[in-house]
Amino acid sequence: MTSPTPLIGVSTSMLKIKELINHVAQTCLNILITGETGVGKEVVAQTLYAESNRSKNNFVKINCAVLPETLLESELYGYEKGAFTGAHKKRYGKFLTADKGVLFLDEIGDMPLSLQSKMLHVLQSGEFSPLGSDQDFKTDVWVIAATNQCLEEKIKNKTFREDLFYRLNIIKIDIPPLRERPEDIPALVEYYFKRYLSQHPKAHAEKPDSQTMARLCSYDWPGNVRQLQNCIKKLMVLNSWDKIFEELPDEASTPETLPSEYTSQAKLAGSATHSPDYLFDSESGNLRMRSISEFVDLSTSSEKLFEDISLKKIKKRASDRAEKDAIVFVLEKVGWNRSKAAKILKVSYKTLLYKMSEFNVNPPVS
Ligand SMILES: Nc1ncnc2c1ncn2[C@@H]1O[C@H](COP(=O)(O)OP(=O)(O)OP(=O)(O)O)[C@@H](O)[C@H]1O
Repeated sequence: MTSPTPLIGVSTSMLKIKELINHVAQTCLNILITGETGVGKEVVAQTLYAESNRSKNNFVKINCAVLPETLLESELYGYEKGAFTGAHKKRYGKFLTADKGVLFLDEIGDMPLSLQSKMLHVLQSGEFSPLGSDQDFKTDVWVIAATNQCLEEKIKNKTFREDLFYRLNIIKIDIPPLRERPEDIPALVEYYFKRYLSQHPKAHAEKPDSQTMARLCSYDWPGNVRQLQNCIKKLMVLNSWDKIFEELPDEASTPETLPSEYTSQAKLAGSATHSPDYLFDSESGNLRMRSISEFVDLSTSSEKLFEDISLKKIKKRASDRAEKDAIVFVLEKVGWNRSKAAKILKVSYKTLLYKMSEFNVNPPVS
């Protein structure tokens, strides 16, 4: 069995979701997860299950959008032998296989009205009868439902029952689209880059540099995390970030909209990104996360990430980086004259030599 995908995310909204998961996982109150396609509704459902005391029992998923009405009903509740043409033997439904575990009702907004009243009855009483049976079965399932549709709108149009909505929606978890939490992008990229690289050890894919990351962070991601994940998968074959950007649909921006530090490379490569101002506002989480990601492995999920973050370590790495950059900058300005550089940097000649060797700074070979 493959291990479940960890819920990656360091944005404020994802941290709030993780906290909520922590609070509700033990309560088994019905949960409705909403959000656009690919935002991670199933990952959130799996995380709830993993953190609950039902994790030893089954996690059973059913997609209400893909099955025709009669099939969906028999999948949910099971049937007796002879219940309908083709029912050659008795079959248990998902409500029984998920007993004491979790039943994940994906795309609940697509459940036909005719099945909604039966669903409401089971949720209220915990009882149901399979098709063709007059026997009632008791079941104890934790129902987690998900949808990318606006159920309130469907209630107005009379295509979704209001009473069922309130039954399912005891706790609501709304996952924002990726474009509203670009701070999560570096962490997701790190995680999937490592994961796919380990599956394609011969790939020559390069980790994104800061310009590439800026472009990734400023793209809209209409397909959300799934689209980002697929890009990284593709990178393992194409081995070129430029090709990935070229293939991104809806190129929204021009390199001119990127901050000057990024424009030269973006101009060369041609940009597939747009960059709303807030992304590069020094107050923004995005910029902050990008700079933290230089010193901390953000691909580790939640608890592990917090264990790994140490101010002392970050301070040392950041100050080493800054010192090295300053030394190289000054040395280049003074034509690699070390006594002049030591004077400008206000350190002794010996200290400068020591630092140059520590940071492996060497004059260019002419
Ligand atoms: N926060 C996250 N951390 C790690 N992986 C994620 C995260 N969010 C989404 N993914 C990955 O993105 C892909 C899509 O996620 P998921 O299937 O959970 O989305 P969804 O919202 O249920 O989509 P849909 O509405 O289309 O069913 C999955 O492969 C999932 O592993």
